[in-house]
Amino acid sequence: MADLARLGEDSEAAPSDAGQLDPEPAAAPAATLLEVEDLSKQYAETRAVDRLSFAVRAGEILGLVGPNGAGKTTTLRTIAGVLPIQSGRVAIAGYDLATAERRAKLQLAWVPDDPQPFEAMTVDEHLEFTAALYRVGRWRARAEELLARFELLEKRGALGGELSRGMRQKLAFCCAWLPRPRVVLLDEPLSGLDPHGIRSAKAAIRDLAAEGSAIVLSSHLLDLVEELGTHLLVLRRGRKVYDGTMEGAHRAAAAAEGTSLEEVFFAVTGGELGRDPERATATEGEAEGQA
Ligand SMILES: Nc1ncnc2c1ncn2[C@@H]1O[C@H](COP(=O)(O)OP(=O)(O)OP(=O)(O)O)[C@@H](O)[C@H]1O
Repeated sequence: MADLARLGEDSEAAPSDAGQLDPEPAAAPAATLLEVEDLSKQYAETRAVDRLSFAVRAGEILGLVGPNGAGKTTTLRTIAGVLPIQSGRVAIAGYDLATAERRAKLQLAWVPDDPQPFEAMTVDEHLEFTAALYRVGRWRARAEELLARFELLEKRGALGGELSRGMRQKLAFCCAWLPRPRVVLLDEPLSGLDPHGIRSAKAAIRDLAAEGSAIVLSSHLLDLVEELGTHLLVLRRGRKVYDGTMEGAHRAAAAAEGTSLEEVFFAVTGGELGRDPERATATEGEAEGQA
């Protein structure tokens, strides 16, 4: 997919480890697979991301939520290496995105909110291309499984330009899952999926986390985030206003006599619970206290 190609490329100035990968052993297995430190992004007059820090560990599914324009997509695109890092640091499976870009990106998969396959490549060719890009050995059996899981077997010969919106999304999942990435970024991953596709996508997300990957799931669908997420990060105007476990968010909601994540969302983003969003900038414990 066009997005995949960008992800696989070195998008900026020559990384320090450009060229052939040497047989150097992988970084020591780290419990923390995604580290974001003090990340900022300015678009002209707009501070889209403002000194954002968070971490995602193996097996965690971090729900990334926030109002329109909060900076979610900008954050994901920066972690994916599609946008340059203006300031701050991103490390993927221990590899610094600025100094070990290629190695970092080989550990990462990204499903953008509107995947755009290569129009003139078939579904099968996208998988073959992904396997080559990510250097996946013996990938065909896994590709078959993924095509079956996402009901794309009948479309394996179809060109990218012939796929419906939902099929493009399913193909993006297949390509993202093929290399068993250690970190996965998902931006509104259920968009366009039919009920079977939604069920398959949810199961695939859970399974990959259970295998030890770290997943960031950005969505406006709070029910989805609540259902799948183990942790929650709420952004508002580029800033973190809640960062904690989903359990902690539930406790905060309960303390506010609420029943769902919506209460936490509105509380920390200055919504209907009427709290001061600046004061609501919170870690898990603080949010509970405020609620
Ligand atoms: N290419 C761009 N040029 C200028 N400003 C931009 C650009 N992309 C995003 N922005 C601005 O950056 C801020 C964050 O946008 P971003 O798309 O990251 O938010 P988001 O949380 O993903 O929003 P949504 O939920 O609406 O998708 C917004 O104020 C937006 O207008």
